[in-house]
Amino acid sequence: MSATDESPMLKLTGVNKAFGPKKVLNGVDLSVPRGQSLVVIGGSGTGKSVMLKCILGLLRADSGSITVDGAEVVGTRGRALDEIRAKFGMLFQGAALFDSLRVWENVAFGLIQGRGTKRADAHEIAIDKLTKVGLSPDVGNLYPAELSGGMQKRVGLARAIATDPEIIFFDEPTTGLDPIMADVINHLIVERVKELGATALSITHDMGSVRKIADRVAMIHGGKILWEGPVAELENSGNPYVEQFIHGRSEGPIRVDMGRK
Ligand SMILES: Nc1ncnc2c1ncn2[C@@H]1O[C@H](COP(=O)(O)OP(=O)(O)OP(=O)(O)O)[C@@H](O)[C@H]1O
Repeated sequence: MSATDESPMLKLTGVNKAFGPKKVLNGVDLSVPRGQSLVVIGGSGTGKSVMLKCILGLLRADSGSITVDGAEVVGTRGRALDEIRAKFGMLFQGAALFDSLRVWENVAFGLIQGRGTKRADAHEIAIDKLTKVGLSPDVGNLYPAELSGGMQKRVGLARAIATDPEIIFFDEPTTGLDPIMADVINHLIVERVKELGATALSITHDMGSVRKIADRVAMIHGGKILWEGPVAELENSGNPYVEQFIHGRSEGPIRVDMGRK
């Protein structure tokens, strides 16, 4: 391992990304210590998903540095990128399950495809992970379309932890869930991440999720991280952008696009 235990698991330095003339990320600096859970908040269209895609290597940052456990993602391709990605687990917005695969096959996908785990062994692991997210083994034989949204999120979480990843990314993990189910999912996220000792990076607008799953919070606005601190300091950040955002006020320094032409 190239990195030491004190070095951050994930570090972004001066990350820029533009689409044509539109600058979306404008020097993002962010660091997630090992074993910590950092949640990035920010309004719609502020670049949270673009930042996540740059980390995952799904989009290429124009410049800057993104290191995962000391390994540089920016400019890395092919097998070297796959090796970095093998450390990742990911819970996508809307769970993003494969409709044509049974639930257990969805959970086992990364094990069978990515790690070459034997089907029978992968099945056993998948059933164990399903139990860990509160689903009974018989759910493993169903298809995603037969499940409620909350159950699909659980399956997505089981898939995210299937390979016992060192880093887990959560993209709007509670979108589309009622507040009680959202709380259940947040609780499961905390439990499973802690059990793995994993480092977590999440993006969300759900303040309930932030308060439940974050050790630290960072706010992105104007393509930059404009505040970062422990979740306990969120209420007293002294930053007018953060205050406006967390209290959901239309008045403040964040200009709300009302969709007028
Ligand atoms: N592939 C792309 N090509 C061009 N523009 C893009 C592309 N992907 C994202 N953008 C633009 O980048 C900006 C940031 O988008 P992004 O999806 O990262 O926002 P977000 O903060 O995740 O928003 P939300 O919370 O609504 O999901 C938007 O203006 C979007 O239109």
